[in-house]
Amino acid sequence: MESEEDDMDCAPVVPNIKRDAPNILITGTPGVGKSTLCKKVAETTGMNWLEISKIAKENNCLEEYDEVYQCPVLDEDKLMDGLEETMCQGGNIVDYHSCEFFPERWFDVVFVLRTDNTTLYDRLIKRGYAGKKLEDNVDCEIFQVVLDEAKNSYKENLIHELSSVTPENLEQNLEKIYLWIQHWFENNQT
Ligand SMILES: Nc1ncnc2c1ncn2[C@@H]1O[C@H](COP(=O)(O)OP(=O)(O)O)[C@@H](O)[C@H]1O
Repeated sequence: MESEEDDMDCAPVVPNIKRDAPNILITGTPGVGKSTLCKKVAETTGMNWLEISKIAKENNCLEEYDEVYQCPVLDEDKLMDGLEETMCQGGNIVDYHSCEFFPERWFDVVFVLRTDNTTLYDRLIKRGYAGKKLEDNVDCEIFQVVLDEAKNSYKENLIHELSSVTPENLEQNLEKIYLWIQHWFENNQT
């Protein structure tokens, strides 16, 4: 739940000022196709692609290394503070495999990419995942952990689940996102 104080961070001094462009969150289990999709959206629209894992690494926002899950643990507060100004400006497409710690007010829409487990398994094997890391990520997708996380963190009407199995899906998803962006600008003209 957001605190009142948290709510004020991005709140304009003059009420009802809106962002000039929307902020989009693309989330889903590792390997579902977030980077592939974000890269294309950024190239086509000029939106600012924020790869959270990369940004965290470049800005020393990683704490210790989780040996069990074989991944670094994020210093979420430091990362959020560093991104606040950029997010307040709008026009960002945020790419991360988790979504519950971002401030809800940052996003105008949330797309959760989904695959079937065989597809995800093959993609993660190709990426070199093995053992518990492989198993846990496939389980994460089977049990729709990221989708549930999104549903618990954002208003239901902001969340769109997108199938990301085939190249045709990619094209369809891009179309949906472009249409959504177009509608946002039509509805938010100053
Ligand atoms: N819609 C799709 N159809 C087929 N392959 C895809 C699709 N989206 C992504 N891929 C492939 O799946 C792999 C993982 O995609 P990636 O974008 O790196 O996932 P993520 O960023 O979610 O970890 C890559 O090899 C990519 O080419």
